[in-house]
Amino acid sequence: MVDEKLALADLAEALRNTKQTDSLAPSLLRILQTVTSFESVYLTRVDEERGVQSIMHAINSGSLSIPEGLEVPWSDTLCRRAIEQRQYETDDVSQCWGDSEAASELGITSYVSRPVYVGEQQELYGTLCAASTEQQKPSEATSQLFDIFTSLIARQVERDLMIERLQHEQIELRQSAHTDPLTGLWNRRGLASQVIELQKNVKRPLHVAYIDLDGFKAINDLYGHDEGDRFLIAIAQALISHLPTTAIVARIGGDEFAVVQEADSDDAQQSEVILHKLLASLTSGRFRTLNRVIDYAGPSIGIVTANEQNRRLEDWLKLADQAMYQIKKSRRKQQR
Ligand SMILES: Nc1nc2c(ncn2[C@@H]2O[C@H](COP(=O)(O)OP(=O)(O)OP(=O)(O)O)[C@@H](O)[C@H]2O)c(=O)[nH]1
Repeated sequence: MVDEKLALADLAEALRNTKQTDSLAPSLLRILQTVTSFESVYLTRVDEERGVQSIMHAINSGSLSIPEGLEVPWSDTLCRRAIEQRQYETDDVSQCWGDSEAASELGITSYVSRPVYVGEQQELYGTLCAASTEQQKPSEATSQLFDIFTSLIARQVERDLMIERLQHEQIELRQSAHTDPLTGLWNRRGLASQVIELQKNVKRPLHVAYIDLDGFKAINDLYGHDEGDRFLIAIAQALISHLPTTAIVARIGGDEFAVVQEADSDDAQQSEVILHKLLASLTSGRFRTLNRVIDYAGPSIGIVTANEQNRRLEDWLKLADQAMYQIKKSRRKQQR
Protein backbone atom coordinates (compact mmCIF):
# COMPACT_ATOMS: atom_id res chain seq x y z
CA MET A 1 0.00 0.00 0.00
CA VAL A 2 2.84 2.34 0.94
CA ASP A 3 4.54 1.40 -2.31
CA GLU A 4 1.41 2.19 -4.30
CA LYS A 5 1.03 5.56 -2.61
CA LEU A 6 4.65 6.38 -3.35
CA ALA A 7 4.25 5.31 -6.97
CA LEU A 8 1.12 7.46 -7.36
CA ALA A 9 2.84 10.48 -5.85
CA ASP A 10 5.70 9.83 -8.22
CA LEU A 11 3.30 9.69 -11.16
CA ALA A 12 1.51 12.90 -10.15
CA GLU A 13 4.89 14.65 -9.98
CA ALA A 14 5.97 13.24 -13.34
CA LEU A 15 2.72 14.33 -15.02
CA ARG A 16 3.13 17.82 -13.58
CA ASN A 17 6.74 18.18 -14.72
CA THR A 18 6.73 16.08 -17.84
CA LYS A 19 8.34 17.69 -20.80
CA GLN A 20 9.25 14.52 -22.67
CA THR A 21 8.32 10.85 -22.86
CA ASP A 22 11.73 10.04 -21.37
CA SER A 23 10.75 11.67 -18.10
CA LEU A 24 7.20 10.27 -18.00
CA ALA A 25 7.91 6.64 -18.89
CA PRO A 26 9.94 5.61 -15.80
CA SER A 27 7.16 6.83 -13.47
CA LEU A 28 4.49 4.99 -15.43
CA LEU A 29 6.57 1.81 -15.40
CA ARG A 30 7.17 2.08 -11.67
CA ILE A 31 3.46 2.33 -10.95
CA LEU A 32 2.67 -0.48 -13.40
CA GLN A 33 5.08 -2.75 -11.63
CA THR A 34 3.82 -1.84 -8.18
CA VAL A 35 0.20 -2.49 -9.15
CA THR A 36 0.66 -5.57 -11.36
CA SER A 37 3.59 -7.29 -9.57
CA PHE A 38 5.01 -8.41 -12.91
CA GLU A 39 8.78 -9.01 -12.67
CA SER A 40 9.63 -6.78 -15.61
CA VAL A 41 7.75 -3.86 -17.09
CA TYR A 42 9.21 -2.05 -20.06
CA LEU A 43 8.60 0.40 -22.88
CA THR A 44 9.99 -0.45 -26.29
CA ARG A 45 10.56 1.36 -29.54
CA VAL A 46 9.87 -0.52 -32.76
CA ASP A 47 11.72 0.33 -35.94
CA GLU A 48 9.93 -1.74 -38.54
CA GLU A 49 12.16 -0.45 -41.35
CA ARG A 50 15.32 -1.69 -39.63
CA GLY A 51 13.46 -4.70 -38.28
CA VAL A 52 14.47 -4.11 -34.66
CA GLN A 53 12.79 -3.58 -31.34
CA SER A 54 14.74 -1.80 -28.62
CA ILE A 55 14.11 -1.50 -24.90
CA MET A 56 13.86 2.21 -24.05
CA HIS A 57 12.96 2.00 -20.36
CA ALA A 58 12.69 -1.05 -18.11
CA ILE A 59 12.08 -1.86 -14.47
CA ASN A 60 13.14 -5.34 -13.41
CA SER A 61 12.71 -7.32 -10.25
CA GLY A 62 12.87 -11.01 -9.43
CA SER A 63 14.79 -13.33 -11.72
CA LEU A 64 13.77 -11.72 -15.02
CA SER A 65 16.01 -9.04 -16.43
CA ILE A 66 15.19 -7.11 -19.58
CA PRO A 67 18.01 -4.60 -19.98
CA GLU A 68 17.50 -1.05 -21.25
CA GLY A 69 19.22 -0.53 -24.61
CA LEU A 70 18.75 -4.17 -25.66
CA GLU A 71 17.95 -4.53 -29.37
CA VAL A 72 16.24 -7.65 -30.68
CA PRO A 73 15.08 -8.66 -34.15
CA TRP A 74 11.45 -7.53 -34.42
CA SER A 75 10.49 -10.72 -36.23
CA ASP A 76 11.17 -12.94 -33.19
CA THR A 77 9.42 -10.82 -30.56
CA LEU A 78 6.35 -11.62 -28.51
CA CYS A 79 5.14 -8.07 -29.16
CA ARG A 80 4.99 -8.62 -32.92
CA ARG A 81 3.12 -11.89 -32.40
CA ALA A 82 0.71 -10.19 -29.99
CA ILE A 83 -0.07 -7.43 -32.50
CA GLU A 84 -0.47 -9.78 -35.45
CA GLN A 85 -2.71 -12.18 -33.56
CA ARG A 86 -4.44 -9.43 -31.57
CA GLN A 87 -3.75 -11.34 -28.41
CA TYR A 88 -2.25 -8.94 -25.94
CA GLU A 89 -2.11 -11.04 -22.77
CA THR A 90 -1.32 -14.60 -21.78
CA ASP A 91 -0.29 -16.50 -18.66
CA ASP A 92 1.13 -19.34 -20.73
CA VAL A 93 3.64 -18.01 -23.27
CA SER A 94 5.06 -21.44 -24.15
CA GLN A 95 1.64 -22.70 -25.14
CA CYS A 96 0.73 -19.50 -26.98
CA TRP A 97 4.04 -18.64 -28.70
CA GLY A 98 6.32 -21.59 -28.07
CA ASP A 99 8.23 -20.75 -31.25
CA SER A 100 9.75 -17.56 -29.80
CA GLU A 101 13.37 -18.37 -28.97
CA ALA A 102 13.93 -15.13 -27.02
CA ALA A 103 10.88 -15.79 -24.80
CA SER A 104 11.91 -19.33 -24.00
CA GLU A 105 15.53 -18.29 -23.36
CA LEU A 106 14.36 -15.64 -20.90
CA GLY A 107 11.87 -18.08 -19.35
CA ILE A 108 8.87 -15.78 -19.83
CA THR A 109 5.61 -17.44 -18.73
CA SER A 110 3.21 -14.51 -18.34
CA TYR A 111 3.09 -11.60 -20.66
CA VAL A 112 1.10 -8.40 -21.30
CA SER A 113 1.69 -6.07 -24.23
CA ARG A 114 0.03 -3.01 -25.73
CA PRO A 115 1.03 -1.43 -29.03
CA VAL A 116 1.62 2.34 -28.81
CA TYR A 117 0.22 3.95 -31.96
CA VAL A 118 0.88 7.64 -32.68
CA GLY A 119 -0.17 10.37 -35.09
CA GLU A 120 -3.00 10.70 -37.56
CA GLN A 121 -1.74 7.64 -39.43
CA GLN A 122 -1.63 5.66 -36.17
CA GLU A 123 1.91 4.48 -36.83
CA LEU A 124 3.42 1.90 -34.52
CA TYR A 125 5.82 3.72 -32.17
CA GLY A 126 6.56 0.87 -29.79
CA THR A 127 4.99 -1.26 -27.09
CA LEU A 128 4.29 -1.11 -23.39
CA CYS A 129 4.91 -4.55 -21.86
CA ALA A 130 5.08 -6.62 -18.71
CA ALA A 131 6.57 -10.08 -18.34
CA SER A 132 7.06 -12.65 -15.58
CA THR A 133 8.66 -16.04 -15.21
CA GLU A 134 5.80 -16.91 -12.84
CA GLN A 135 2.34 -17.80 -14.03
CA GLN A 136 0.06 -14.85 -13.29
CA LYS A 137 -3.17 -13.87 -14.95
CA PRO A 138 -3.53 -10.11 -15.43
CA SER A 139 -6.59 -8.79 -13.60
CA GLU A 140 -9.16 -6.56 -15.29
CA ALA A 141 -7.73 -3.59 -13.37
CA THR A 142 -4.26 -4.39 -14.71
CA SER A 143 -5.59 -4.51 -18.26
CA GLN A 144 -7.31 -1.16 -17.81
CA LEU A 145 -4.17 0.39 -16.35
CA PHE A 146 -2.21 -0.81 -19.38
CA ASP A 147 -4.77 0.78 -21.73
CA ILE A 148 -4.66 4.09 -19.88
CA PHE A 149 -0.87 4.23 -19.65
CA THR A 150 -0.52 3.25 -23.30
CA SER A 151 -2.67 6.14 -24.38
CA LEU A 152 -0.83 8.50 -21.98
CA ILE A 153 2.47 7.49 -23.55
CA ALA A 154 1.07 7.83 -27.07
CA ARG A 155 -0.16 11.38 -26.38
CA GLN A 156 3.19 12.29 -24.81
CA VAL A 157 5.12 10.89 -27.79
CA GLU A 158 2.87 12.90 -30.12
CA ARG A 159 3.62 16.01 -28.07
CA ASP A 160 7.37 15.28 -28.24
CA LEU A 161 7.20 14.80 -32.00
CA MET A 162 5.20 17.99 -32.47
CA ILE A 163 7.64 20.02 -30.37
CA GLU A 164 10.54 18.52 -32.32
CA ARG A 165 8.87 19.44 -35.61
CA LEU A 166 8.07 22.96 -34.42
CA GLN A 167 11.66 23.49 -33.26
CA HIS A 168 12.93 22.24 -36.61
CA GLU A 169 10.54 24.54 -38.49
CA GLN A 170 11.55 27.46 -36.29
CA ILE A 171 15.22 26.89 -37.12
CA GLU A 172 14.39 26.68 -40.83
CA LEU A 173 12.23 29.79 -40.65
CA ARG A 174 14.93 31.73 -38.84
CA GLN A 175 17.45 30.49 -41.38
CA SER A 176 15.30 31.52 -44.35
CA ALA A 177 14.55 34.91 -42.78
CA HIS A 178 18.29 35.54 -42.63
CA THR A 179 19.46 34.18 -45.97
CA ASP A 180 19.16 35.09 -49.62
CA PRO A 181 17.39 32.21 -51.37
CA LEU A 182 19.21 32.70 -54.70
CA THR A 183 22.83 32.67 -53.54
CA GLY A 184 22.53 31.17 -50.05
CA LEU A 185 24.46 34.18 -48.69
CA TRP A 186 23.23 36.16 -45.68
CA ASN A 187 20.63 38.79 -46.50
CA ARG A 188 20.62 42.24 -44.89
CA ARG A 189 18.99 40.93 -41.69
CA GLY A 190 21.38 37.96 -41.54
CA LEU A 191 24.32 40.28 -42.07
CA ALA A 192 23.23 42.45 -39.14
CA SER A 193 22.89 39.51 -36.75
CA GLN A 194 26.16 37.93 -37.91
CA VAL A 195 28.02 41.18 -37.42
CA ILE A 196 26.71 41.38 -33.83
CA GLU A 197 28.16 37.88 -33.25
CA LEU A 198 31.44 38.73 -34.97
CA GLN A 199 31.85 41.89 -32.89
CA LYS A 200 31.89 39.79 -29.72
CA ASN A 201 35.01 37.97 -30.84
CA VAL A 202 37.17 40.48 -32.69
CA LYS A 203 40.16 42.43 -31.42
CA ARG A 204 40.75 44.61 -34.47
CA PRO A 205 38.38 46.98 -36.32
CA LEU A 206 36.02 45.62 -38.96
CA HIS A 207 36.22 46.42 -42.66
CA VAL A 208 32.81 46.95 -44.24
CA ALA A 209 32.77 46.57 -48.03
CA TYR A 210 29.93 47.48 -50.36
CA ILE A 211 30.07 45.85 -53.79
CA ASP A 212 27.78 46.95 -56.61
CA LEU A 213 28.00 45.04 -59.89
CA ASP A 214 28.47 47.63 -62.62
CA GLY A 215 26.65 46.89 -65.85
CA PHE A 216 24.75 43.94 -64.41
CA LYS A 217 21.58 44.98 -66.21
CA ALA A 218 23.42 44.46 -69.50
CA ILE A 219 24.19 40.83 -68.51
CA ASN A 220 20.48 40.25 -67.91
CA ASP A 221 19.59 41.98 -71.16
CA LEU A 222 22.20 40.13 -73.18
CA TYR A 223 21.94 36.61 -71.77
CA GLY A 224 18.56 36.54 -70.05
CA HIS A 225 17.44 36.74 -66.42
CA ASP A 226 18.27 33.12 -65.60
CA GLU A 227 21.87 33.54 -66.73
CA GLY A 228 21.90 36.79 -64.73
CA ASP A 229 20.88 34.73 -61.68
CA ARG A 230 23.67 32.25 -62.35
CA PHE A 231 26.16 35.08 -62.67
CA LEU A 232 25.06 36.38 -59.25
CA ILE A 233 25.54 32.87 -57.84
CA ALA A 234 29.00 32.65 -59.43
CA ILE A 235 30.00 35.95 -57.81
CA ALA A 236 28.68 34.73 -54.46
CA GLN A 237 30.65 31.49 -54.77
CA ALA A 238 33.83 33.32 -55.71
CA LEU A 239 33.55 35.45 -52.58
CA ILE A 240 32.59 32.63 -50.23
CA SER A 241 35.24 30.22 -51.41
CA HIS A 242 38.18 32.64 -51.31
CA LEU A 243 37.50 34.86 -48.32
CA PRO A 244 38.40 33.65 -44.81
CA THR A 245 35.62 31.63 -43.16
CA THR A 246 35.29 34.35 -40.53
CA ALA A 247 34.31 36.91 -43.19
CA ILE A 248 30.59 37.64 -43.43
CA VAL A 249 29.37 37.73 -47.01
CA ALA A 250 25.87 38.98 -47.81
CA ARG A 251 23.71 39.87 -50.76
CA ILE A 252 21.97 43.05 -49.72
CA GLY A 253 20.27 44.07 -52.98
CA GLY A 254 19.64 42.84 -56.54
CA ASP A 255 23.26 43.25 -57.64
CA GLU A 256 24.72 44.47 -54.37
CA PHE A 257 26.88 42.50 -51.98
CA ALA A 258 28.48 43.32 -48.65
CA VAL A 259 31.51 41.83 -46.96
CA VAL A 260 32.39 42.42 -43.32
CA GLN A 261 35.72 41.19 -42.11
CA GLU A 262 38.12 41.87 -39.25
CA ALA A 263 41.28 43.78 -40.21
CA ASP A 264 43.97 41.16 -40.65
CA SER A 265 46.82 43.29 -39.26
CA ASP A 266 47.30 46.15 -36.83
CA ASP A 267 47.77 48.41 -39.84
CA ALA A 268 44.02 48.66 -40.62
CA GLN A 269 44.60 51.00 -43.54
CA GLN A 270 46.90 48.59 -45.28
CA SER A 271 44.57 45.68 -44.47
CA GLU A 272 41.73 47.67 -46.08
CA VAL A 273 43.75 48.16 -49.28
CA ILE A 274 44.58 44.45 -49.40
CA LEU A 275 40.92 43.51 -48.94
CA HIS A 276 39.88 45.94 -51.68
CA LYS A 277 42.34 44.32 -54.09
CA LEU A 278 41.21 40.83 -53.14
CA LEU A 279 37.52 41.65 -53.59
CA ALA A 280 38.22 43.31 -56.96
CA SER A 281 40.10 40.28 -58.21
CA LEU A 282 37.47 37.81 -56.96
CA THR A 283 34.61 39.69 -58.63
CA SER A 284 36.12 40.38 -62.01
CA GLY A 285 37.41 38.32 -64.88
CA ARG A 286 36.02 35.16 -66.41
CA PHE A 287 32.92 33.51 -64.93
CA ARG A 288 31.31 30.34 -66.17
CA THR A 289 27.55 30.07 -65.85
CA LEU A 290 25.47 27.14 -67.11
CA ASN A 291 25.41 28.23 -70.75
CA ARG A 292 27.91 31.06 -70.96
CA VAL A 293 31.38 32.27 -70.29
CA ILE A 294 31.07 35.84 -69.10
CA ASP A 295 34.05 38.17 -69.09
CA TYR A 296 33.22 40.75 -66.50
CA ALA A 297 35.02 44.07 -66.04
CA GLY A 298 34.26 44.15 -62.32
CA PRO A 299 32.10 45.98 -59.80
CA SER A 300 32.49 49.24 -57.93
CA ILE A 301 33.68 48.55 -54.41
CA GLY A 302 33.62 50.95 -51.48
CA ILE A 303 35.26 50.00 -48.19
CA VAL A 304 35.27 51.71 -44.83
CA THR A 305 36.88 50.59 -41.62
CA ALA A 306 34.60 50.65 -38.60
CA ASN A 307 36.95 52.24 -36.11
CA GLU A 308 34.44 54.12 -33.95
CA GLN A 309 32.41 52.29 -31.34
CA ASN A 310 29.31 54.48 -31.47
CA ARG A 311 28.30 53.81 -35.09
CA ARG A 312 25.98 50.98 -36.08
CA LEU A 313 26.45 48.59 -39.00
CA GLU A 314 23.83 50.52 -40.99
CA ASP A 315 25.91 53.70 -40.64
CA TRP A 316 29.06 51.93 -41.84
CA LEU A 317 27.18 50.37 -44.73
CA LYS A 318 25.90 53.80 -45.74
CA LEU A 319 29.45 55.17 -45.69
CA ALA A 320 30.72 52.19 -47.68
CA ASP A 321 27.86 52.73 -50.16
CA GLN A 322 28.88 56.38 -50.54
CA ALA A 323 32.51 55.37 -51.09
CA MET A 324 31.34 52.81 -53.66
CA TYR A 325 29.27 55.44 -55.44
CA GLN A 326 32.25 57.79 -55.76
CA ILE A 327 34.18 54.98 -57.42
CA LYS A 328 31.24 54.17 -59.70
CA LYS A 329 31.05 57.82 -60.77
CA SER A 330 34.73 58.03 -61.60
CA ARG A 331 34.57 54.72 -63.50
CA ARG A 332 31.67 56.07 -65.54
CA LYS A 333 33.68 59.22 -66.34
CA GLN A 334 36.60 57.10 -67.48
CA GLN A 335 34.32 55.12 -69.76
CA ARG A 336 33.08 58.23 -71.55
N1 LIG B 1 18.94 38.13 -62.86
C1 LIG B 1 18.60 38.92 -61.84
N2 LIG B 1 18.54 40.24 -61.99
C2 LIG B 1 18.22 41.00 -60.92
C3 LIG B 1 17.91 40.45 -59.68
N3 LIG B 1 17.62 41.45 -58.82
C4 LIG B 1 17.76 42.60 -59.50
N4 LIG B 1 18.12 42.34 -60.79
C5 LIG B 1 18.38 43.28 -61.87
O1 LIG B 1 19.61 43.94 -61.57
C6 LIG B 1 19.62 45.21 -62.23
C7 LIG B 1 20.18 46.21 -61.26
O2 LIG B 1 20.01 47.47 -61.75
P1 LIG B 1 21.18 48.46 -61.89
O3 LIG B 1 22.07 48.42 -60.69
O4 LIG B 1 20.60 49.82 -62.24
O5 LIG B 1 21.93 47.89 -63.14
P2 LIG B 1 23.41 48.08 -63.54
O6 LIG B 1 23.51 47.75 -64.96
O7 LIG B 1 24.26 47.29 -62.62
O8 LIG B 1 23.66 49.63 -63.28
P3 LIG B 1 25.00 50.28 -62.71
O9 LIG B 1 25.14 49.75 -61.34
O10 LIG B 1 24.68 51.75 -62.76
O11 LIG B 1 26.10 49.87 -63.61
C8 LIG B 1 18.17 45.47 -62.67
O12 LIG B 1 18.09 45.32 -64.05
C9 LIG B 1 17.35 44.38 -61.98
O13 LIG B 1 16.27 43.94 -62.75
C10 LIG B 1 17.95 39.03 -59.54
O14 LIG B 1 17.71 38.43 -58.49
N5 LIG B 1 18.31 38.31 -60.65
